[in-house]
Amino acid sequence: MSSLSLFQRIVIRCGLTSCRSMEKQPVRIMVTGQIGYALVPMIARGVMLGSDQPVFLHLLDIPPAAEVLNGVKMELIDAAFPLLKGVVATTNVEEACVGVNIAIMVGGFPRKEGTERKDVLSKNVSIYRTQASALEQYAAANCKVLVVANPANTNALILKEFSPAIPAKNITCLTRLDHNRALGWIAQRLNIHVSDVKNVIIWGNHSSTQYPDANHATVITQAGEKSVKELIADDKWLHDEFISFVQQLGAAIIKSRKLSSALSAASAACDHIHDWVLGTPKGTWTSMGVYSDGSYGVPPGLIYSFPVTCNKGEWSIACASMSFHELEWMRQRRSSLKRRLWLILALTDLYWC
Ligand SMILES: NC(=O)C1=CN([C@@H]2O[C@H](COP(=O)(O)OP(=O)(O)OC[C@H]3O[C@@H](n4cnc5c(N)ncnc54)[C@H](O)[C@@H]3O)[C@@H](O)[C@H]2O)C=CC1
Ligand SMILES: O=C([O-])CC(=O)C(=O)O
Repeated sequence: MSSLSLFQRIVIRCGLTSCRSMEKQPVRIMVTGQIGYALVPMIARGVMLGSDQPVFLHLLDIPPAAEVLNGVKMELIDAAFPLLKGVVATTNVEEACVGVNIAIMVGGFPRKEGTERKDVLSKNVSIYRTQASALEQYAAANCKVLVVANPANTNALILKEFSPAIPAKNITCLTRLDHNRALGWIAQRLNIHVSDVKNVIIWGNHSSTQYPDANHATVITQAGEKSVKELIADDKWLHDEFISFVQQLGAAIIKSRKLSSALSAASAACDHIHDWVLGTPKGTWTSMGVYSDGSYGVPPGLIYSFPVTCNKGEWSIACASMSFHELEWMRQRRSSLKRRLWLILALTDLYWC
């Protein structure tokens, strides 16, 4: 503090951190694809990293989309976002990855109405292998990666397998959208505000096999914290309709919009990175697709959605006691997951031989 000028000391004391010389260094964020062009304005407005964190955007798309990408860059300049310190818009994957601190991997093919997310596996897996090695070589050390493109867990697993120099802890996939959906629809059912509901869990894959779990969820009421189970008082709804409804929301949105959910996915991607970097609130967990260390009997190495808490930029799997329904679902899924892991790795090897 003693080397600072009197003016700088006054600025710190008064919390006036907007002074140019006191600004934080920009965080470099790569976004591949454009997710209906909903994500980049949220990042540039500070939704992801906070209103005092400058950002530098690296946008990557494929050559046929170069002109559109350039249009997005022009719009970002036109929007005059105070936090946005620069934009690189490129179709060159190496150039896009240089020095990035956070990579949000949305680029890829979406599924069509009436299909499952795994149906885009063959198209998207090859993209993730190429991008893995560019990230490994050119991104900043300790770059945090969020995979959004489907099938998100598998793409993240491929990225992890093909970028061994990136710590496995830094590669995650998005299940926050499912988590937010579960919070949102519980709030609708109870006719309360979504911010009063917490601690749902999404177990497993971002697919129709996921297990949205409200068994540990609670609501803040005027009479203190109450369990969602107790307030809804309808086990059939919780163990049946709620689960299949959340599992099928992605498909329902594609059916209505004829496009995949862009607004809610972009918002969930911001929430995922926000909580990972800045921490989850005390007493609250979120859901993230992270590599399994064997917790809850999930085969180690899989990218799997667990309840996690985050502190100082690190996630840890939270300890939630398992209900009968969860245990039964886990038992059934465990053997099929092991088979899938081996199948995916074998197919990837065959594909690249
Ligand atoms: N995990 C989640 O919660 C969600 C995942 N998704 C997934 O996100 C992906 C993107 O969805 P949309 O934006 O709706 O699709 P879209 O087809 O509208 O856009 C995809 C974009 O990715 C670009 N792209 C394709 N290959 C690329 C590559 N190799 N490098 C960089 N960019 C590339 C395309 O040119 C296009 O701009 C899909 O796989 C979709 O299923 C979408 C919503 C939620
Ligand atoms: O359903 C899809 O294909 C898009 C997506 O992942 C979602 O909205 O959850």
